[in-house]
Amino acid sequence: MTAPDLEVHEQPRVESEVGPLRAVLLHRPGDELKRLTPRNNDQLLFDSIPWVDRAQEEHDAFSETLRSRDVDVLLLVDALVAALGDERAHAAAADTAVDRRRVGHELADALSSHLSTLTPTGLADVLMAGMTFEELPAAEGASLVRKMHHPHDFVVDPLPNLLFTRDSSVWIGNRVAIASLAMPARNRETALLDLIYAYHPRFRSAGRAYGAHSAPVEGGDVLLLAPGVMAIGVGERTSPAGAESLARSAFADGLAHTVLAVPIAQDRATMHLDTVCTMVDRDAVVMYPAVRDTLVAYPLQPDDAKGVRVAGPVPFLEAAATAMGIDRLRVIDTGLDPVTAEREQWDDGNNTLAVGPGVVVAYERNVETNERLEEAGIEVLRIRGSELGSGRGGPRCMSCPIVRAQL
Ligand SMILES: NC(=[NH2+])NCCC[C@H](N)C(=O)O
Repeated sequence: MTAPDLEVHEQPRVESEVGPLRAVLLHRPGDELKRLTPRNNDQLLFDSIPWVDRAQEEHDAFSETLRSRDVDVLLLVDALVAALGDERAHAAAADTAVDRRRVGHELADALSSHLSTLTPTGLADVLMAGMTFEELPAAEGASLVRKMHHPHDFVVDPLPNLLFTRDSSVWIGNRVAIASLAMPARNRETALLDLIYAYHPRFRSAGRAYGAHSAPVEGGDVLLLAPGVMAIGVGERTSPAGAESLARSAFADGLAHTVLAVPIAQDRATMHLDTVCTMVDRDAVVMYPAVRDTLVAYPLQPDDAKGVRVAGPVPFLEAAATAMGIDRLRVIDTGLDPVTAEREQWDDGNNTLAVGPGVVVAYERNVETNERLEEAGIEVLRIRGSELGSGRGGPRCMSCPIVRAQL
């Protein structure tokens, strides 16, 4: 099966934010969203309780918009089920779901043997949507742990933030970096991505970037400004150590010549760099006006002794233009009053996904930002996102580009 699969798909490669998008990994939200309650939504990083059917409709429309632009949409659930068809992946996946500290040894063994009997689809369901004590088959482990837990407590936590495929892995050139996610609620996502990239026939020959580093780096902070030039946001989710490790490994693999480490406020509203700035054209970004003049960068470059040279801080826009070899990085001036700008930034108005130079997918609700983008000559493909947005993520967060054509 391997050979035909490799033949029909373009080899993964992403060198920019705006090269024509050919293939993308998305996650259609499923039962994991049904686990959200007013008691756990904060911990699970959602701001409200989404209406699941509507979120799925919105997501289907998002996929359709991309397909209508000739983008090959790979759904995470299909990729995961395919990977779990390999028995080594199945065993490893079951292992990642069992938290011995939480359930103790007796129940852990019982849970492991239960998971080992599941079909790839059944196991994928548990890995994504989690499992409660009530759902654990009655015969499995009659332990104190089972008796004392509430039936609705989780034996395996759900992963509602799988929706945001941007964060858990990122393609840099022809290599994939598995992120190291900062928030406990998202930790286990990387294990699933790791298995997909190791066992899915489409990715088997893909090299890894970042390797086994563990300092926090999330894909929402990584912007491929131009071939060889990366910006990495450093704030709530990516640490200085994470940015430095990723830069070192990108230099070692020849994937970048300059990395800009960009400090961002450690707030929920600006959890990733892509919440305040995304690229909409070869030389243009849409940016939250409040940070436009204050954003700085520490430019990193490899030095001769295999180390990293650190410069700056310098204004971000200047550093970016210099590294990209252009006169100026255009900022599409949303020119909004501060209150509208703040509202639309919160609703991911700056979080656009480019399907090609000058063509972006954006939430329709950010009426004013979208108008300004159009006035600046950008084509805006609007999607609904009232439910999808309840997890605080827009089109860029919900997509992990796998193939972009060269600019
Ligand atoms: N690239 C992004 N901006 N992702 C948004 C992720 C949102 C998600 N609820 C989280 O808090 O992790």
